[in-house]
Amino acid sequence: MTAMICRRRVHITKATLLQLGDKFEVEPGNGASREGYLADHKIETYLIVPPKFPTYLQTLGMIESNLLPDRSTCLECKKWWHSEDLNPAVLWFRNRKQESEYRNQPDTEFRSYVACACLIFFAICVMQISIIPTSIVLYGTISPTMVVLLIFVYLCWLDGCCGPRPPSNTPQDESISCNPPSQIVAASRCLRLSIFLISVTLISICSVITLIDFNPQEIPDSLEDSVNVFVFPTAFSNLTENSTGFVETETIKERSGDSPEFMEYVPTYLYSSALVLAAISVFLRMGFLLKFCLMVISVVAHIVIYSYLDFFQIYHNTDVHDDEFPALPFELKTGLVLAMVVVFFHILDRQIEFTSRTDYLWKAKLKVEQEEVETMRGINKILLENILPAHVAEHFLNTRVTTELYHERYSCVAVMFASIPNYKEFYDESDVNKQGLECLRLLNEIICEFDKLLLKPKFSCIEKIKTIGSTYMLASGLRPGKEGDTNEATRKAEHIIVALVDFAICLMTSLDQINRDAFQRFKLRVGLHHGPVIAGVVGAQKPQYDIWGNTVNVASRMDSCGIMGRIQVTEDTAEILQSAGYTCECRGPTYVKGKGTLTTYFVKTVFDDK
Ligand SMILES: Nc1ncnc2c1ncn2[C@@H]1O[C@H](COP(=O)(O)OP(=O)(O)OP(=O)(O)O)[C@@H](O)[C@H]1O
Repeated sequence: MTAMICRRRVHITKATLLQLGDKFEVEPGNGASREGYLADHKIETYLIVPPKFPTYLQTLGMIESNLLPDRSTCLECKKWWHSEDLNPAVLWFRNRKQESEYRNQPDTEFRSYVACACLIFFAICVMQISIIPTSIVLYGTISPTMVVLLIFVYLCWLDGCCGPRPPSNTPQDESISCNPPSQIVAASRCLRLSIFLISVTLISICSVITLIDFNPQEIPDSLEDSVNVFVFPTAFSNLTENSTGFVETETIKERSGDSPEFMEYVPTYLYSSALVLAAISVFLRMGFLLKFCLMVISVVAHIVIYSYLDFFQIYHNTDVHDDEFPALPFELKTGLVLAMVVVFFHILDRQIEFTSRTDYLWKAKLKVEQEEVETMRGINKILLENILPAHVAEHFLNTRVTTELYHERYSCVAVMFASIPNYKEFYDESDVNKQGLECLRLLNEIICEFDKLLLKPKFSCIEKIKTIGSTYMLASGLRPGKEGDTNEATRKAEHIIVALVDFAICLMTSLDQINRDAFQRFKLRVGLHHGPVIAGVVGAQKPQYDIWGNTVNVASRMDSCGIMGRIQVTEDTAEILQSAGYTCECRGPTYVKGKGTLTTYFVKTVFDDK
């Protein structure tokens, strides 16, 4: 089995797999196809699938994505009687501020409700005009109502500006000065409420207004002799009733032929009453309690009007409509039917309001959670940017789990090692120094001062790689993307090298100041070189962004074989610095470990003579 081991995989027999149970994920090893012994003995083999451990950075991304609220649980259907946020009876938010915010939020769908109400009114009009004898009252009421409703519909749907625009200078002014009526209506709770109340009141009145207009001339001639009923509001006193209180319908039928024409008017009014309830209900975002009250008022008003009109009684007392409960009074039966319609719409309204309110609640909660996630994301980003360059941090925050090694290739990066060789002499683990703690404190101060310099905008192209003991390692030009043409590359090389040399001079100035404050004589020895490097992030725990390649090795050697207080560079780097106006003093052939003898240069600085 050992001979058969596949690269980085554990090859096991079936017997071993049975011992292991289901602790590991395996896949067929097909050992018999490669090894005769296994084939001869018919030994089944398996390969253990290596577990994939997400790295620290990938875990960070996972944590962040998990911070987002689980939408499935968020949208889980809760029952209104269990809701902690809503009053179960009236469905108002327990939090007053939330309630007022909910009520005052704009209703962009209001225009549709007005249009629906207008359509329902249109249906009532068509029904009444085609069935009920037309009169001046009918046209005199439905025409202005229709006009009013159409004006409402027009205003609610008008998206453009109306009227002359006041002069405005900026686009922002323009949006402020010109609010289309539809937006004004959608945004104003008072306007919406007024339009709703006016619309449903007019529709409700129009559906029964024609009843005041009945006169004897409209009664079929055949009934006029015996039924003295249609002189509103005269009671239907002259009707002959039998012992059960029912009109001898035979008499009516005999005199009027088949069912008299006015019999068709009654269902028309009842349907109109039901349609009024529908018109109230279509305003979905109006409070369900207000709608319920309006529906009850409308039904009661209509039934009271119907009960005062004798021709409804005649309709009821005849058997032309196949009444199954003739003993029940007309008002009660009509009331029950309309009450059922009211209950139906009320249940629907209540459910719609509950859904709308919970929807609002979830959106508000989601917003808070999203803000928290944003804050966490910001903190994560700051933390990550402290250990990785900004673009690498961005990469790990934005990409999903991947086991791929993160790496970048650059053709021109300037690398610098700046060490304090005499720090070793200063470091002492004596009691005076609290076993080296005081020395470490000073080193920390020095490194912190160096780090502060990196915040300067002119050094934004410089990336601190790490500190190795008292050596500060930096690189400039580690920005993915544009490598550009030759001219661009030369300019970039000059820019990144000059930035590092300037930074080295700043480090020396800063160390000089620390020396004065701490009465020390630390000196910086700097080595610099430029060329191609590979950058990448290594490690699952405490990941580190680092750079590798000959350029890094040479830069390190420039430091290690350099002189305290001087910046040593290679010939190539010196050429670029000289073309940029820096003075470089040739050190001559210098032995560099692992690289042989190289001609190196010292960059002239004000610290050379100190
Ligand atoms: N990414 C890096 N971070 C820190 N130091 C580096 C890095 N890459 C190279 N170096 C340093 O550059 C120097 C030159 O490396 P090179 O591989 O040429 O020599 P070496 O023989 O491996 O190292 P040494 O002789 O110093 O032990 C080494 O001292 C090494 O520590």
